[in-house]
Amino acid sequence: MATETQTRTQPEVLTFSTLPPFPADIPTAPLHRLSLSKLRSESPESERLFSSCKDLGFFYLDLRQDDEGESLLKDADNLFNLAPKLFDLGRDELQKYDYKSQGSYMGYKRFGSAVVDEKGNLDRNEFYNIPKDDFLGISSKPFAHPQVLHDHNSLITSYMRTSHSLVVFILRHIENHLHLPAETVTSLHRQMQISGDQVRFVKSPPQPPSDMRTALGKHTDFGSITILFNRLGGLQILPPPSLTPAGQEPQWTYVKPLPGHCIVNLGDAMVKFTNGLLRSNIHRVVSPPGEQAKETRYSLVYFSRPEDEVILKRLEGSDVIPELRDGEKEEEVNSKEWIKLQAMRLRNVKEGMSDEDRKKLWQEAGRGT
Ligand SMILES: O=C(O)CCC(=O)C(=O)O
Ligand SMILES: [Fe+2]
Repeated sequence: MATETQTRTQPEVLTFSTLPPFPADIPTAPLHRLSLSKLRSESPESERLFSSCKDLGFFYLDLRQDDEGESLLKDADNLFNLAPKLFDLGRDELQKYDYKSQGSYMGYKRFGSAVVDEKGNLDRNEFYNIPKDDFLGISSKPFAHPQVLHDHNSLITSYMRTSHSLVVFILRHIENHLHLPAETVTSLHRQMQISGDQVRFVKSPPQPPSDMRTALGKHTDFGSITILFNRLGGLQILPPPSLTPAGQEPQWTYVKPLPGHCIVNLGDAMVKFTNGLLRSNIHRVVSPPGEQAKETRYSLVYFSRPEDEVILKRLEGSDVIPELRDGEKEEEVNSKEWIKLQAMRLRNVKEGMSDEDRKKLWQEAGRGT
């Protein structure tokens, strides 16, 4: 009896028990499984982290058996319960929190407002970006956000603080392997300094079986480190040629969500800091596989970015980071401008825009192959 009760009360984040299972018979992406508790003390685990950052730029992190990890799992579980309450406000109400016209990617992005492919098709997701700085109380001009988010202020801030702390922990491992002086990278990511860090809730409803499309177009993340919680499949990565069997073309491959784990991936800022040594891998979201396609898919993301004023260029002081080529000059773009440019590029879809113009948007954003 006792065990039965225990099983039933296991949080969803550890079981995914209410959802149809990820199909057993489809190929899945070769992400390493790392353990947060091992990373705290074991150097081979840290080596594996660094290899993952170079080879694929994606890895699983097992958060169980670690105080901070378990606190993050608990917060993530509660945030998955909050997500439907936020989106239940409805698209018209949420549209009031779309700050695109003010030049910001924070707040709401409505369903079908970004181009996802070379044909000019529109996305099949809506999302809400919650700025770290508004919730930690350091924005000089915070945006208005729905009351339901303010009602869960302590949950959201706890999740932001723990995610940020995990990001700094990962960055410390990376800077160590890069042979950089301590704090070289972490000092560019101080929690209480202004940055584009955000929590994102994404919602993708089930798609008509006869008309399945990409829900979120292929992209690399723009910032430093992304912490992602998935319960349903749908996320896919395009593995690099180095991890693709000889003679085959890289294929879009599902990342299977694992209970008790988050998915960690690196963004473009880490590529710029290391002159291409670390990898920000391309990914997208499609309909969840098999029976899972009938479910509404929510995902929860923490995006970390370098502080607003940081110039995104090769870091000095490492004998591991490759040198620039002879005569090569890097563009001097700061984190704030870079992230904004990347985030807004595909969102310039206007009411009644023609197919041709939407295709052009995709090409101009540099995502056409
Ligand atoms: O929903 C997901 O699994 C991934 C979302 C994502 O890649 C993003 O929002 O940048
Ligand atoms: Fe992403």
